Amino acid sequence: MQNMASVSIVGAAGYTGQETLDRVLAHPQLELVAIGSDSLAGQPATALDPRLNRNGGKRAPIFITNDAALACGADITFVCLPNERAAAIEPPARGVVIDLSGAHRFDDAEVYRRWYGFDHPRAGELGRWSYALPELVPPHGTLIANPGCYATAALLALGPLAGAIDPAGVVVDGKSGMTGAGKVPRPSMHAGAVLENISPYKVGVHQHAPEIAAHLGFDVTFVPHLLPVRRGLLATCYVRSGGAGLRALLEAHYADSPVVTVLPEGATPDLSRVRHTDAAEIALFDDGFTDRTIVICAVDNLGKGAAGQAVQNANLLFGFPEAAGLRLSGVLV
Ligand SMILES: NC(=O)C1=CN([C@@H]2O[C@H](COP(=O)(O)OP(=O)(O)OC[C@H]3O[C@@H](n4cnc5c(N)ncnc54)[C@H](OP(=O)(O)O)[C@@H]3O)[C@@H](O)[C@H]2O)C=CC1
Ligand SMILES: CC(=O)N[C@@H](CCC(=O)OP(=O)(O)O)C(=O)O
Repeated sequence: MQNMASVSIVGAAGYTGQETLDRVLAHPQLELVAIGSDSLAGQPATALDPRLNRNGGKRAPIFITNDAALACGADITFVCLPNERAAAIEPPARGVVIDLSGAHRFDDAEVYRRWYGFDHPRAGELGRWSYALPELVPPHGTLIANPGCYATAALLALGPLAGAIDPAGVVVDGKSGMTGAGKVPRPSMHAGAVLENISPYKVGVHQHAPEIAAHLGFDVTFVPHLLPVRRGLLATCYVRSGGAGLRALLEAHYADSPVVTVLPEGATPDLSRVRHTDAAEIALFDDGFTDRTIVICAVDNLGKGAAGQAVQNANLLFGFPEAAGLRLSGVLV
């Protein structure tokens, strides 16, 4: 097993790309060799953010095109591109590729037509990729599909309970900060549309509903909402117990996890404790009026929901400490 791995980040100038870059720079066993951005190619890393190469230290190389970053022969290539652009990539012949987009999460190309709104350009190769959510589906192979942000929170909350709850009528209510929508401005992301507002969107047609269903083994009703905050995501899940002690199942499943915490009885997950981190908090409550149980998971959409999970997957694949490079400590206000 090697002690160091070289890293290329494709789409490094987007939100998930920049967050991946930050974790790679903090990782003692990862060496950054390439950062890709079509719009910044040829420019220094400081063109993205003056904090890079701060105080004269050369922490990041100059930008190259996304195609050049893909082809540079790194041990690990993180792909942080929009779905349709990521779907078209030819994976490099060597090393491990971790795709943070949704472009390789399903074997069935029909899912892309129905839920993502495009015909997958490399449909015949989808079977080469494997979905990896470390606490539930550990990574294996060299082509890794990193989970979606809402799907991460819903699956962390419900995955360990899947065999112990009534599969009928499960409801997942999701809420995400605006960075979940990426950096490219759109009218629906304008401050005038988002601030002092909470909007449900893609109701009944969100692409994470089939992703959640694929890994639970049954369908769920999923409704996402946009919050007027920059980052952080909550999944509030409504289920009926099949009789088993659900809290004990969750506590046992996550007992050894460096990333996921099951909160003590009565404590509620809170965006402010997971924002800017790679941690997940889960809590479980019995509904005082009905026979339902409510399971809530909080993550940062850019942390455990994207870049933190991608680095965690890389760590597991290379035999590095699972939490190396991740943001898990601190009690910041
Ligand atoms: N934001 C989030 O919380 C999460 C996002 N994801 C997924 O991760 C992927 C990346 O998301 P995110 O980082 O938020 O996206 P951003 O829009 O912030 O960044 C995308 C990057 O890809 C580059 N790019 C290359 N080709 C295109 C193109 N045709 N159109 C637009 N951009 C292009 C961009 O420009 P350039 O090359 O010029 O720099 C940009 O740097 C997406 O597939 C998203 O669904 C997954 C989980 C959470
Ligand atoms: C707030 C917001 O818009 N969030 C994005 C989630 C992005 C993501 O994780 O999804 P994919 O990787 O599957 O595209 C959305 O709802 O589409």
